[in-house]
Parts: sequence; C-alpha cells; structure tokens
Amino acid sequence: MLEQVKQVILVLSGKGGVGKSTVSTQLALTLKEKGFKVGLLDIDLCGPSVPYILNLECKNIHQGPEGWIPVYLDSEQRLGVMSIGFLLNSRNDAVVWRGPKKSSMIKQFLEDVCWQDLDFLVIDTPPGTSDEHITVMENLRPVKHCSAILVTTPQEVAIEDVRKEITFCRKTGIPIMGIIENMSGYECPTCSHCTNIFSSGGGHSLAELAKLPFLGTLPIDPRVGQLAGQGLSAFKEIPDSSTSKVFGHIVDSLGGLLTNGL
Ligand SMILES: Nc1ncnc2c1ncn2[C@@H]1O[C@H](COP(=O)(O)OP(=O)(O)OP(=O)(O)O)[C@@H](O)[C@H]1O
Repeated sequence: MLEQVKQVILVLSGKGGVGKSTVSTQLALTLKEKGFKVGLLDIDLCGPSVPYILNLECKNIHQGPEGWIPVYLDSEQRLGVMSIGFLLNSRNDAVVWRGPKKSSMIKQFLEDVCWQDLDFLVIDTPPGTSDEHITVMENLRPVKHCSAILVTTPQEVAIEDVRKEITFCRKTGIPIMGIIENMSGYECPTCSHCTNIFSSGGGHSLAELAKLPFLGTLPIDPRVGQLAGQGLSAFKEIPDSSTSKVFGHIVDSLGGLLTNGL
C-alpha cells in the first residue's frame, strides 16, 4: 500500500557498522517529533537491529483485514515500524535465506503492510548494493517521490564504498538527497569539545566532488549509543547536541519539500 506514502527515503551505506540503522531510526524519530506521520521499514534481513534500537523487541506483527499492521512506537500511531526482527523468535536467530526468498519477503513488506497515509517511509537497507536493494527499487513504482541518504564514516575505505552507492543510485535513477558523515570525531558530552579520532571531512569532500548536498557531520557521542535500545530521539533528549541539530535541519528540509511541492 505504498500509494499512500508521500515520500520514501532510502538510507544506504557502502559498509556495515557505519551507523545506518542509527541514522534511519533517529531520522524517523525526529520526523515524528516534528509532527509528521512516519513509517520505518527495516529490510536488513540478516541483521535487523531496528526492533532493538527502538525497544520493540517483544512486539509482534498482526494481520489485519487489509494486510500486516506495523508495530507502532506511540499510542497516536505516528511512527509505525516493520522488520523481519518481529518475525524471529529471538535476536540470536539467523535468517539463512537465498536471494529469491529474501526478495519475496521484501516485496511483502512493501506491498502487504498497511502503511496508512504516511508523510515519509524511511527504509533501512543492508550495507552495499545487494539483491535487497534491487528488489526495493523494482517495487517502489507506486511511490511518486523517492530519494536516498548516504551514510559514511570519515575513513578513506568507507568513503570509497560510498562511491559505489552513488553509482548505484545514478544507474537506478534514485535522486540522492545527500551524504551524512557519521562518527566524525568524538564529542565530549560535558564540554562539547570534538576530537578527530580517525579523520574528518571525507564525507564533505566526497559530496563536493560528486556535486551532492552534504547533510552534516555526526560526532561519536556516547549519549547517542545509550539512546539505542530505548527508542528515544536525540532531538528530544539531547537537544543541544550536534546530532540533534543535524537531524533537526534534515527534517526541516524534508518538511519544506512536502509543503513547497516535492
Ligand atoms: N554517532 C554515534 N555516536 C555513538 N555511537 C554510534 C553513533 N553512530 C552509531 N553508533 C553505534 O555504533 C554501532 C553501529 O551502529 P548501527 O547499528 O547504526 O550501524 P549499521 O551501519 O546499521 O550497522 P549494520 O551494518 O550492522 O546494520 C551501534 O552500537 C550504534 O549505537
């Protein structure tokens, strides 16, 4: 029921562990905090972390007359979540599936879930450009507006892999909303001083080189790690943090797109 979704945002990364699920969940939470109706779809079938991050691990999906009902984070039903994690018995269960089975599950997630009148559907994808990505692209036709956010860390090796994501988006015709550089230095929660542990600025340089918008740098902030598992947003809980400001800014741009025409 993707016809009822105004805008899909695919969150992509070249490598695993760069903070894609953190970005997807914080983006969805900030959108909710700012009054939008949001869906969050986790298609990382082999490592679904969204139920854990949002503290929804004990929840189950229900079948309604028109399809699967997402798990809602809030009683006002402003943030609905769907993940393979809800169908597994435990977090340690492994999904050992071949490509066609994965594709069929993703197709079901897109076609058979009652995503009712959403402003945004955020899709957390596995790292790289795999079968899962191609299946999503093939099944997004009912949605008029779709764009991608690319997540990278500052290290050269992660940035190299983001180039492949840019090529993937260009080949499949998905407009890229921009690049986020995550784990860019360590921000001290007490004095806000930022120390560049690895390096910084690589995501920004890549954005300039590829002529793409740069959406911001997210420092390593232990408070962001602590919010994972509690379903809390940095925007609400740590409003003065860089993370909160970056997500606030991205959501304002997205909101502007909805009001001024996509
Ligand atoms: N800016 C940040 N500050 C502190 N911790 C962070 C930050 N970003 C991510 N993390 C932590 O890093 C770990 C990996 O993040 P996350 O699960 O979002 O990455 P991922 O790219 O989705 O990984 P995977 O490829 O395994 O799905 C998590 O423990 C998360 O809490």
